[in-house]
Amino acid sequence: MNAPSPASAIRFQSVIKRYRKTTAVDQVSFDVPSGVVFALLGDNGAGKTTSIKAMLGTVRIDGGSIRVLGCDPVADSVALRHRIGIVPEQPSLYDWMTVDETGWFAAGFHAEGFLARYRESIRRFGIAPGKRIRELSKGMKAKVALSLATAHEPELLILDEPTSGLDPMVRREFLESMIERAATGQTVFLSSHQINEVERVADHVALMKQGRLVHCESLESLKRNTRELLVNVTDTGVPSPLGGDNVISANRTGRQWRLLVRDVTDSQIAEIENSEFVDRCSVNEPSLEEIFVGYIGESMSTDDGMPQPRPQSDDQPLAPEVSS
Ligand SMILES: Nc1ncnc2c1ncn2[C@@H]1O[C@H](COP(=O)(O)OP(=O)(O)OP(=O)(O)O)[C@@H](O)[C@H]1O
Repeated sequence: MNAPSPASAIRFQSVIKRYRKTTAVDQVSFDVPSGVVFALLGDNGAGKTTSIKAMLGTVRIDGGSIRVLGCDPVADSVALRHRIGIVPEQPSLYDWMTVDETGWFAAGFHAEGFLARYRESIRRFGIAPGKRIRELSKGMKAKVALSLATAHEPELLILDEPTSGLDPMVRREFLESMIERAATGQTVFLSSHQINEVERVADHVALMKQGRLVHCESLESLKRNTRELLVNVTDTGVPSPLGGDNVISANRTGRQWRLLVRDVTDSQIAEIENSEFVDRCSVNEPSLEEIFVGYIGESMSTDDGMPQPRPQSDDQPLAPEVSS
């Protein structure tokens, strides 16, 4: 019998993983709530694959703790294998097998019903079951890998860069199927460096940079609470019109300040607009990519991994610092 799913499908607490001199995962903590699509974003080398390997128990961590579906990924790896589906960055399939033989082979490791569900998935993807794996395109192989990862109806599906190298149509198909999965209560954890495409499917997003967790939040709250302020000031010497913890990033081009801010109230915006050094202030909704560029571009790592506001100019802000 499977244990009941805990509220957190995955829990990282101060996880550290070092490879010789490289700290690939550096004090990372996050919770993946059950039943959501959770996207871990970051550039090459950010530590995404290492985090996935750690949650699968295929690398041993050097510090902290990990729970996956309430279990220890190393001690409970066999039990977890039946509750998790994995689509690795480069699926390892036997080239000489046919698509159907691949499913038949994998079915040997799983409970009854696996092969029927695998065949149904392959049929829906429109892949010929008699084709050999070596004859498949990259997109078709990815679909076979997804069919294998889901035919045992796992509670948690983990995908490492699932759309890398796929054409736009297949990428869309793949990501949309993740939303369907989450709608049935399955938890989907995926890593990606494609912020834009993840924006359409993820409920929660986490951002890593050089092993550190820069930010983690539900997409809805991130987008609701973050704003871009474009402030035209009277002179190029006028400092940032806002400072404090609410400023994610501040950049000046000529007489215009571009501020990425959080939790800023209407009265704070009115205060900026009414400043004698401000000509005009407009408020926009930034894209997820713009928000993350703000966090990554301006962030300074601190002990808790959170970014510090760091205006590019050394000038003091015009308006008083904003408290939340
Ligand atoms: N087996 C290993 N031995 C030594 N260093 C490693 C090993 N695996 C990863 N690293 C290093 O750890 C860091 C994180 O790598 P990781 O593969 O986790 O990043 P990633 O975010 O998945 O990158 P990508 O998007 O390129 O797959 C990198 O600096 C990488 O060089």
